[in-house]
Amino acid sequence: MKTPAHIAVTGAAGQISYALLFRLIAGDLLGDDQPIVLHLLEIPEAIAGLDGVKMELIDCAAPLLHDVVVSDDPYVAFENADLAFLIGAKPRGPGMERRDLLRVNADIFAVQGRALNASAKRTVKTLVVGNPANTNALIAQHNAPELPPENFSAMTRLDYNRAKSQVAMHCRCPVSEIKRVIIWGNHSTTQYPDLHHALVRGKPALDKLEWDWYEKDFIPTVQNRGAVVIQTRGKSSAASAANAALDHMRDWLFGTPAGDWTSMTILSDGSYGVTPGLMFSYPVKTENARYQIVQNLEINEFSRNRLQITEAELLAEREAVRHLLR
Ligand SMILES: NC(=O)C1=CN([C@@H]2O[C@H](COP(=O)(O)OP(=O)(O)OC[C@H]3O[C@@H](n4cnc5c(N)ncnc54)[C@H](O)[C@@H]3O)[C@@H](O)[C@H]2O)C=CC1
Ligand SMILES: O=C([O-])CC(=O)C(=O)O
Repeated sequence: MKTPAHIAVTGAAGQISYALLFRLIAGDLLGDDQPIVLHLLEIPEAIAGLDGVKMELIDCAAPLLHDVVVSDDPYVAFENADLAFLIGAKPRGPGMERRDLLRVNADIFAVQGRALNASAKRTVKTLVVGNPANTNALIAQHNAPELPPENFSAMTRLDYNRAKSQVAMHCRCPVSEIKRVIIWGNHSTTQYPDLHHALVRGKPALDKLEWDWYEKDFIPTVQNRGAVVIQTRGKSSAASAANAALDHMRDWLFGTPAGDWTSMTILSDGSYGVTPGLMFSYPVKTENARYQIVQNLEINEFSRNRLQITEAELLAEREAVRHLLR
């Protein structure tokens, strides 16, 4: 029997967590021989609801679930955590941009960064989902100076999955035939979904697609998908976000498939001329639970302009939270 993995989830009574927790205990992330202890964090007002979620988790009689810790104290919830999903934050409503959430949500990630620094395993891998995800991840990382900076990330995997599916639908082929899609930059409307290096059935995607569709349909569709889901469903994406969080962590831990890559928001090391120290979405390959930015991709003027737009937005977000950065 393996030693249990300790998985912390914040905002554990919220809608994304409700779609995530039951998949975690079914083995969808770590496999069906890896026991799990869940560490669930909520604000005091939501603890009663979270107790109900805990009852349901227990009622699954899931062989992998060894224990469930519920707390409103991040120092308790993060104790000994191997993995942390930082989901707890206010979602936007119709008409809002994700950056409008910076004022309400930023403090949460300073507090939780400090708690991770104090309580979690030194190897804890952290995925920030709560919006605005890139800058919240930057805040958490700055407040956890004793943890490896490369173990902090934010989620652009949902954008990446959305992009892949749009191309697959347009080309009428299975998603498995779409490779090397890139999401650059911020998880916001300035993100740049890039198909210049993508392959459809092994051939360059842009040879198969009409440029007009790429520029005028595909790019805005991916950039605005979150808002359109909110408009259509009345609530922000939840099951697809939970699914993307699992995909992100699974690829990080177990590696990207041969011949493909994924997109992760990680600390910029200056690659592709992006300001070092920003949380920026890059194409990455992963192996042995480490990522490496895919290097030496040609960036034409069209792409360079879009990289600069999304970088400028992240620089402005960083200025707005300067007081929370160390
Ligand atoms: N990066 C991405 O691709 C995506 C990000 N999101 C973001 O994820 C976040 C969560 O979304 P939902 O689950 O739909 O929202 P929700 O409102 O259903 O759940 C959020 C939960 O977080 C809890 N919470 C608030 N402050 C907390 C704190 N300090 N500590 C612990 N828990 C706290 C709330 O009580 C609530 O239960 C939102 O910010 C949303 O915008 C949503 C979809 C995709
Ligand atoms: O759009 C939102 O506010 C929720 C989100 O991040 C997404 O669905 O990508």
